[in-house]
Amino acid sequence: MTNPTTSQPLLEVRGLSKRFGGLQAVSDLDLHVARDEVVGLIGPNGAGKSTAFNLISGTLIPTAGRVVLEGGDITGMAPSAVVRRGLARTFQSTSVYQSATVEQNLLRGALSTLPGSVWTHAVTTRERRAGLLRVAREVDEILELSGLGPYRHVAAGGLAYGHQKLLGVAIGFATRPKILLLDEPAAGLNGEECAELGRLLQRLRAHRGISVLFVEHHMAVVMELCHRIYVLVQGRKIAEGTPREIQSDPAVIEAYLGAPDYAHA
Ligand SMILES: Nc1ncnc2c1ncn2[C@@H]1O[C@H](COP(=O)(O)OP(=O)(O)OP(=O)(O)O)[C@@H](O)[C@H]1O
Repeated sequence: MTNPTTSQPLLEVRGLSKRFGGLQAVSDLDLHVARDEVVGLIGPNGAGKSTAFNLISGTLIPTAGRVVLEGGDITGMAPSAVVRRGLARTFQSTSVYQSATVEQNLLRGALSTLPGSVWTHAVTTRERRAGLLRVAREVDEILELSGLGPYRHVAAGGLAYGHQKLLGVAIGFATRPKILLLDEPAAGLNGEECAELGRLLQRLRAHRGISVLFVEHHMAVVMELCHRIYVLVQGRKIAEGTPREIQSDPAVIEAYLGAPDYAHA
């Protein structure tokens, strides 16, 4: 992937911590993502990666620390408010509405870009129509970009698993994010589906220059797509660097990449 155009952080996480009872799930985490940058967050099971995502996206309130998006503090904001600020996320399991069609699922994401006032008398019928028309165009564009166009009227639950995962990414993209957080987008995908996911992320970034932060166990995908990688172990960051640096870091090899259950290369 080409390098991001600027090093000005879009997302900055400072001293982020989360304690569940006696368990320190995330400990004093600092990370940043620049505009147009693709960053990976990796580590063994239970390292705190999903918890970090939940803290950043507003699903969980941190015990300590700050999350700053474009210079504005979004720590502890409700997920819907965080989405409106430009940070969207997907979940480990596919988070599509199974009985809704592909188009309806995308509309769900795209409608969140309209101000709440669009449904009230504060806006004119003409303004409301214009907003809804823009949303419909957006959905058409994403159907085209994601390659899901032929499945527009298919119930999401009827899609192959790989397509459901792509739809999850596309729903996140439909919220017009500045940064998209993807939780294990390649989990359960075969080689060709992983390649398709990579191509989709390339297209989305080329189209609108968004940043991506993703958690992934599939190392081939991580090493190919990321500009930089952070490694978490037991809630603590143990390394950060380029894919090449991470792959040859002795601490990372010992704690994760060289572990016996590591079988994702
Ligand atoms: N809501 C919760 N209540 C209590 N403990 C939790 C909660 N959520 C996560 N944990 C614990 O926090 C630790 C970090 O979990 P987390 O799911 O963030 O790890 P992870 O790196 O995403 O793991 P995986 O790769 O398996 O998804 C684990 O020990 C987990 O059991």
